[in-house]
Amino acid sequence: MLIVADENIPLLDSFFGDIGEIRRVSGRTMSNADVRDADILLVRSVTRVNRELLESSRVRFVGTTTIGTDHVDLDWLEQAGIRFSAAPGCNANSVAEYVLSVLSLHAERRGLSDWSQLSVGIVGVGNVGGELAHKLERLGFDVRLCDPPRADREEGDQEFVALEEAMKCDVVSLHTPLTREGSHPTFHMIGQAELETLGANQLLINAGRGEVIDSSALLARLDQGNAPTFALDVWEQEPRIHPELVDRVWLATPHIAGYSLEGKVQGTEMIYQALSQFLGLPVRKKAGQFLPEPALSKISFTSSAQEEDAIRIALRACYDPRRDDARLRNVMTGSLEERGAAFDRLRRDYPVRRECSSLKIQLKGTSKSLQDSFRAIGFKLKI
Ligand SMILES: NC(=O)c1ccc[n+]([C@@H]2O[C@H](COP(=O)([O-])OP(=O)(O)OC[C@H]3O[C@@H](n4cnc5c(N)ncnc54)[C@H](O)[C@@H]3O)[C@@H](O)[C@H]2O)c1
Ligand SMILES: O=C(O)[C@H](O)[C@H](O)COP(=O)(O)O
Repeated sequence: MLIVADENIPLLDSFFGDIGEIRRVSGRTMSNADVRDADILLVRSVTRVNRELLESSRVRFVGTTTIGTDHVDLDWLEQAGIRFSAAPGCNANSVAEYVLSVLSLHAERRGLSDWSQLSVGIVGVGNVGGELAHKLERLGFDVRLCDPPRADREEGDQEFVALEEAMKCDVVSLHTPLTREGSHPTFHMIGQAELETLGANQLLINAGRGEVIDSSALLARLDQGNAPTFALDVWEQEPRIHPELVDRVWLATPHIAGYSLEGKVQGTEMIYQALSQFLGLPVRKKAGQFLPEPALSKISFTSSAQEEDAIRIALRACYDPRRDDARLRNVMTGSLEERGAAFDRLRRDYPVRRECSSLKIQLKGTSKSLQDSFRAIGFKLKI
């Protein structure tokens, strides 16, 4: 059995080595010729999976080690009788931790002594938005949820607000998929009109898909007085992103919000499980067995620790988006092609980043409220 896989999927040999022969190819340039004789295709978000790629190939199963599926023509795969599997939720916690770290930086920048004073509007309350809401609510933030498709389905007892309401929060965080059809398409959902409603004290975060914000409208908004602050992890036309936008936003990162090691390995594990089920093979491997010891394993705080400082220190010890921001800004030179290649390189060579659950926090004589906050974020505690 031949498995053609994006060369940047981690642990290909460990998970798939005994299922078939693995041919590694570049996900960005993968072509019909690369996959024609394959039985199984494993991709990431950078490969367009459609008729053009797969017609007259032997492929029977396509797996994407990602949450998003907007790069895949799901209708065509179904018509062609090709089984498809994605990795829902695999890196949801990683994205939630990215947002928490951005919030802690934003609160500090605004001189707030208590970050939970910020109200947060979450747009798109699925795996990522839901995980983020859960953490923020436990941390005492005022959270407003916006998810029209879920509101239409009148699910559960959650209360949803309209986009206009969510956009009134101090921070608005976008976690929708990219959709162009249906009752609530997200393509350019945030355009000139929506951007006009945001004021100078507000922060808009996009860690969903770049095309959810109209970049031209965003650039125009940045030209006006009273512009809000922006933290963008995703961009229109990746990898050839707009350098002026990078220059003008507060935090610019190269689509790595979901790039914790745990998130990546879980993505591979979920596709391994789906493929094993498809082939009728036993599931013997688990993501946990491939996670190495973290480089930083423990931090201690004593009773002198100030709550906000302790949270900041621990969060940023795990993940500080300013490092990714600096790396992206450093490579925004040269031609469009050179910048695009550099954007992809930053993602390919991404340093190991561990989630908060990998860090044990030792607390001596600290308050109950600090302990609760650490637990809400996802740290392991040793009291
Ligand atoms: N930056 C990153 O590294 C990164 C990592 C993971 C996922 N993502 C992106 O984030 C998206 C969300 O991930 P998820 O796991 O939460 O997906 P999900 O499918 O679990 O949830 C998406 C939610 O968005 C809602 N939604 C759809 N259209 C909407 C609209 N017009 N307005 C408001 N809500 C709407 C859906 O009803 C759903 O509840 C993914 O599709 C992917 O594109 C990015
Ligand atoms: O959809 C997702 O899961 C994320 O956007 C993911 O982080 C994309 O990563 P990539 O497939 O580009 O490595």
